Amino acid sequence: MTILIQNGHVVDPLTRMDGCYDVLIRDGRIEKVAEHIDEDADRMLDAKDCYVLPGLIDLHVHFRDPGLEYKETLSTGGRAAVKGGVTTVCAMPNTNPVIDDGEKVASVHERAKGEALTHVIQLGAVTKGQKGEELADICGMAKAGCHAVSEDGKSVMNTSLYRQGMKAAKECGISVFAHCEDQTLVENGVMNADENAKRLGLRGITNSVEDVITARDILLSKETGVKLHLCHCSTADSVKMVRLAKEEGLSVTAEVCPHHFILTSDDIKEDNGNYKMNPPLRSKADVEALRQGLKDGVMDVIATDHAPHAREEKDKSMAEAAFGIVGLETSAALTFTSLVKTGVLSMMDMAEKMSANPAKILGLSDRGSVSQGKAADIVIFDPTRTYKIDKNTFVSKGKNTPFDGFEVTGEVVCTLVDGKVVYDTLSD
Ligand SMILES: NC(=O)N[C@@H](CC(=O)O)C(=O)O
Ligand SMILES: [Zn+2]
Ligand SMILES: [Zn+2]
Repeated sequence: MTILIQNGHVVDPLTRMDGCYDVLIRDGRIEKVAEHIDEDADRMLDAKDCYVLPGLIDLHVHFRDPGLEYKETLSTGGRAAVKGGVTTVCAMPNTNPVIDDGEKVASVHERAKGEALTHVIQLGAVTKGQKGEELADICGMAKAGCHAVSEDGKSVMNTSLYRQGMKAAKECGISVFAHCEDQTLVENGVMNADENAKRLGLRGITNSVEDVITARDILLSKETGVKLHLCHCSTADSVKMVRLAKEEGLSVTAEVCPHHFILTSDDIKEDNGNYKMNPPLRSKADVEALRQGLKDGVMDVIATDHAPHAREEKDKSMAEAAFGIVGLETSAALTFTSLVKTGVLSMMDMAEKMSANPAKILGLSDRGSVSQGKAADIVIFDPTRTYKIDKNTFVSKGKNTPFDGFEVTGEVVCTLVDGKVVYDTLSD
């Protein structure tokens, strides 16, 4: 089976190709990228006026499968992913049951092959049942193909136990993905602690809730040598700390989610559950620091923290609603609109932060690049179309987004996973 993608603007972080090229795919792999390829392929895709990028790799999603399938499944999450140009996801382990041993990791991987259109890498929890009491089977999960452990949804508050978990992860050659939130400082907060929270009569979450644990985790990574990836960074001080850690040469990487680099707490005009997520939307100064951190290269990755919930769980006051918003179907357009069109990032930077850097963090040497010999995970992105995000068009079960009605430019028009076209509006 051969596919020829013609006339697209290829942007490849590995070879630094940035111009009009054809891409020939044979049997799931990229055979050739060149200015003009004369080949009578089984299928031709005309990518004129579109970018051809390495398939996006989202280090942070919640597929809710097993156990919470009313929110999302491997199948619906997979469809949402490829509609957003995402060809690999890391699925967080806060399912029911919590993914905390090798067998459970293997079972999701096995099912995902048949049920999900995107590649799924299941992450394992740091502690059994995410209870924070005893370590999960970290090495067993590493053997089953889990590239990182994460207690996402919370932090392991017992610092000694967390240090043991980091040592185990380091020994088994995997990373730790950290959700930084000091449980003892949250005090039932539901949005950023500021004037707007007071106006709405809602309890606040201060920046230190995140920053205290970010500092702790960086120090523990320094001591144990484990590769640490900081999830959903939302504060100016987290950017400062990541910068310092990198200056010291520590193995620390960090991600930012579109909602955190676009919206501020002041965008919450009324008490609406779709603005509730963890960490919360922060101040203008925080948003500026995150954008600057992305521009400077201090912040490595853009990930969604796609967190689908059922309507009943979000259709209520922020005091009561579940934490989390969906993101897979909007992240490419939001990033392009807010960072690339405005000149904060180049298209090359976007491809790095949404594909090449995540591939590097996961150690996936055959993904994150549109170049010869790599897996044909590719996204074709049309940067010309302007439209309003409409949550009713989402294929995810979750419609919980604060971006409904938000005007964006840029749309994923075709996605290939291992050389198979899994999403396509180009040919319509
Ligand atoms: N981000 C969220 O607000 N919620 C996530 C958990 C998490 O990422 O911490 C969820 O699982 O719903
Ligand atoms: Zn989290
Ligand atoms: Zn999460």
